[in-house]
Amino acid sequence: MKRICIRVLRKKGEPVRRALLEMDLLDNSLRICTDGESLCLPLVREPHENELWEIPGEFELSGYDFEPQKEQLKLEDFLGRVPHFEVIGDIALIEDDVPEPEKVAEAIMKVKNNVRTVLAALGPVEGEFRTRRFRKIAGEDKTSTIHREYGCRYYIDLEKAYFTPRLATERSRILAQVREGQTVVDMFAGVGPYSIMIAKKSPDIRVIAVDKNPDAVEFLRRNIELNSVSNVEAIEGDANREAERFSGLADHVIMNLPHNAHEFLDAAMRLCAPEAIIHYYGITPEDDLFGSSLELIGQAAGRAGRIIEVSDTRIVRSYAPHQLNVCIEVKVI
Ligand SMILES: C[S@@+](CC[C@H](N)C(=O)[O-])C[C@H]1O[C@@H](n2cnc3c(N)ncnc32)[C@H](O)[C@@H]1O
Repeated sequence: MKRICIRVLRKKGEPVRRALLEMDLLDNSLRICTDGESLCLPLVREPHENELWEIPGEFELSGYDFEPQKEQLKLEDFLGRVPHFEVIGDIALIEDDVPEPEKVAEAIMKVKNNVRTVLAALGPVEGEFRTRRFRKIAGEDKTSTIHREYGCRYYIDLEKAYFTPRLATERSRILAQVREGQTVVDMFAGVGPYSIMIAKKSPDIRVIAVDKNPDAVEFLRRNIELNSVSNVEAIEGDANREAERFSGLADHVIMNLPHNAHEFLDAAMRLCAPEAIIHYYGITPEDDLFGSSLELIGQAAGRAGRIIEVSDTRIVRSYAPHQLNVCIEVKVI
């Protein structure tokens, strides 16, 4: 099976293999091969530019025709089905209503070499700080970990602050729109996944990251250090109030508080420099994906004496039956 791979000198292969495993980039369904002096490590996808910096030593990206693994352990072999779960750092999350959670957890730990803990969510994300409670099903008793995403690392405590890996692609899409010299205000920054990834793109980008949850901001500050970025200002506070200080400065305003973002639209408008882009996230019903939200954004623009041009509307992911997580992007003139 032809696949993109990392080619590295055999004697330098092990640290590279470990790094790829941690980044969830190594394709475990294929056999690692030797080709002369080199080791070819199969990848699940093309690495992001930031991820390439995380791979130690010298290597090259190339292609190779791989053999499948002979005796690859699969969840189906243990369970007869593939349960829904996600992995954050070395923690796997399953839903609390999964049948036979202990059996599922045991199977995940056997198949996923990097998982040390399996937690079940005790309910949905809730409250002002958008946090969840968990119970441990298997492994170490912990809710904190370090998660890697597109070459950045994040300290996270899943019970203390919001984080989801499901927005990784979305974050990289916003990243592509930010240019050197611009200022970004991340109004609901959490532990910093948008802010830090954007800041890492260039030291000439200024990022102002606000969150009301003191624990999230503590993690955000640790993550700024962990990723060695010096162009993120971490601010603990209410986004409506903090926006006053940065009037007219932002070229991009990120509003990732999907249930309540509309309550912060006047502040977002105040933040906007001419031609700034607001990236507005909402949870909307499938029969009114963008219309009502666009009306609210338009009304806020009117109150601020501004005009908007819609640059993009898209579905980010499904959220609940008949409800979708959407992103609306408008240019504020
Ligand atoms: C859905 S989370 C998004 C976090 C982050 N952007 C991410 O993608 O992981 C929303 C965040 O908004 C924060 N928040 C809620 N109300 C706020 C407010 N009035 N001002 C600033 N932050 C707020 C919460 O603490 C939470 O961290």
